Amino acid sequence: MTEPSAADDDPIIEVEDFCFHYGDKQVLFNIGMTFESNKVTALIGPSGCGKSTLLRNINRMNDLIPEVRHEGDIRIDGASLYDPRVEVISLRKRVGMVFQKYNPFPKSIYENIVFPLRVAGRNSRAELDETVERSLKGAALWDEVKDKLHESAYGLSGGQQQRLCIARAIANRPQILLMDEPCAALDPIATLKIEDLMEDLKKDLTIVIVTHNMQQATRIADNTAFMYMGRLVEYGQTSQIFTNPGEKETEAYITGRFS
Ligand SMILES: Nc1ncnc2c1ncn2[C@@H]1O[C@H](COP(=O)(O)OP(=O)(O)OP(=O)(O)O)[C@@H](O)[C@H]1O
Repeated sequence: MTEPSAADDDPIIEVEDFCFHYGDKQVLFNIGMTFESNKVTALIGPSGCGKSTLLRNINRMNDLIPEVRHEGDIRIDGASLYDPRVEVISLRKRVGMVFQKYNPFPKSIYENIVFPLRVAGRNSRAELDETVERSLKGAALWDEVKDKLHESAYGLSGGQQQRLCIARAIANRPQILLMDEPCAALDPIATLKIEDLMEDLKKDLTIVIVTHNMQQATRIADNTAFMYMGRLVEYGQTSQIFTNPGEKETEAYITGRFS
């Protein structure tokens, strides 16, 4: 097996010899990879290979699950996520997350976005207004909702609700956005809107996305990592992975011989 290559000399995220266990079950094995800033990196591989587990470790979401443990390290800008001085709440502000099933709060569009600011005690009307407009523009939703900011988020279409969740995730200006199959519940038009949006978003942040959709990976990802049974099999530029894979498992997966 060829050693999966590091993507960058000056990466924003470094995963080093990372292993992860749910109780007695080990699901990630010695993952070593880096993620380039201001790029989209796709994690692909068959169901259960550990993509979401790896993604959720980048903002320590897995800490919420009992009886998990890890070995190895993940660093952002050179600093370990597991340094005891790291506050998980501030880590999650720097590393936002969007899920497969869009999950707006049962509140207005406006309140969905300002909710984290209100929780932090920031109630200045000017700051809240600025955050709502900037985040909705960043998520390419402003023009569609600017006249109904105080209506329920549940009145939006599925694609709009997902873009609202993206707006909420970028409200704190994160450095990194983790996306776990963000288009899985959306129709093709809404999917293309989110894909266009990612192209814009990566000017300001780094995106890591889990996707089962091979066409999507080729459309949006600069780099692609293929995982299989908890291991990183191959990692490189998306064009190389899809046109000239170095490993037979990668080739079998991208040509649809197993899923
Ligand atoms: N909370 C959990 N407790 C125990 N095992 C889990 C938990 N979450 C995931 N697993 C197991 O870890 C392994 C990796 O799951 P994970 O969801 O990371 O894979 P995946 O590649 O993202 O799969 P999919 O594409 O189906 O979402 C699987 O065997 C899964 O059953």
